Amino acid sequence: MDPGEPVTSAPLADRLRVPSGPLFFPVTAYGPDGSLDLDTYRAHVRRGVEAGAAAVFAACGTGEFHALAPEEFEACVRAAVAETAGRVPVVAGAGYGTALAVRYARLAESAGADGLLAMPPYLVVAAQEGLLRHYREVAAATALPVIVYQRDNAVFTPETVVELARTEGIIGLKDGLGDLDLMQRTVSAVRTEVPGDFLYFNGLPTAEQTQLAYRALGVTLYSSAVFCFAPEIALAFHRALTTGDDTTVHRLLDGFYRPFVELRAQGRGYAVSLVKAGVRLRGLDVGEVRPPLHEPSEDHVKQLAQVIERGYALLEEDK
Ligand SMILES: O=C([O-])C(=O)C[C@H](O)[C@@H](O)C(=O)[O-]
Repeated sequence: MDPGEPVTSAPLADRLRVPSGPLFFPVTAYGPDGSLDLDTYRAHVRRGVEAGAAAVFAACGTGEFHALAPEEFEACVRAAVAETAGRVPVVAGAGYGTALAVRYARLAESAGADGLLAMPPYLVVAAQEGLLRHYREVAAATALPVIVYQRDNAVFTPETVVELARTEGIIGLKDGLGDLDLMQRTVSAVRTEVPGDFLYFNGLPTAEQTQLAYRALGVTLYSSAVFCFAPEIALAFHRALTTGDDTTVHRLLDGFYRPFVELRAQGRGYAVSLVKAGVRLRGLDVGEVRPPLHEPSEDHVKQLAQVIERGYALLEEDK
């Protein structure tokens, strides 16, 4: 992004509705001793914004929200806000039980974030009534707009999403579940019951892989972790998708995203640790993932390097 580009204070939903580039979910950088490395984190965020990210989702799933102490979380959000300097919005993760989610929301607010991605509540599998109450209490406790993240133990009926969409401060749903029938019924129910501009995000791991299907349901927004280590590929995909260039979309899906997703399926937690390995391979030492995640095997990192190389070769073919 051009540093001279104007800063906007438009509401978050307006800034996200038709993004000019991928939604960037940066990894969190640690030094060799495992402590937070804010300088490297800032460099990672800076490179992403300069490469054309339309928003920064700091300390979310890819950013190891689960592994950060509250003060580290606040420092990351503050660093992302400073690096973006208003050019693109910063959305911060918030999670655990209601009391802690509210605390994270307030930390994010004081650090200058523009919005929140509300993670599933910690540990318990709750009924719809309790889930609804949890997200309503989080939204009521902050002035920041909230995007609710559906995955794992936070799966909503269409009726619950209708209630979420009616809740002051809740602006969207990010889906990390991948149940297309449920998603279609959800989009349809909200369209019927709460006419307006509720936002939907495809938030599956490596969301580009499923974005053609999600787009057909009316879900035009998607998150990108690939943007962390291969911004040019993620941008080319985003551009091809928004301009209807199906040839490029298919070429990138077949030659890059499918092999990447197949490699990602080789290890638990690779949706994060392989992305982090990718950032290191591309020259920025963001350190290793924190437990309980683990590093990909040497062989998998070698294969990742080949997948990245092939992906970049596809971009050359396009020229
Ligand atoms: O919270 C997160 O970091 C995500 O779930 C987003 C990721 O970007 C995911 O969609 C991906 O792997 O592309």
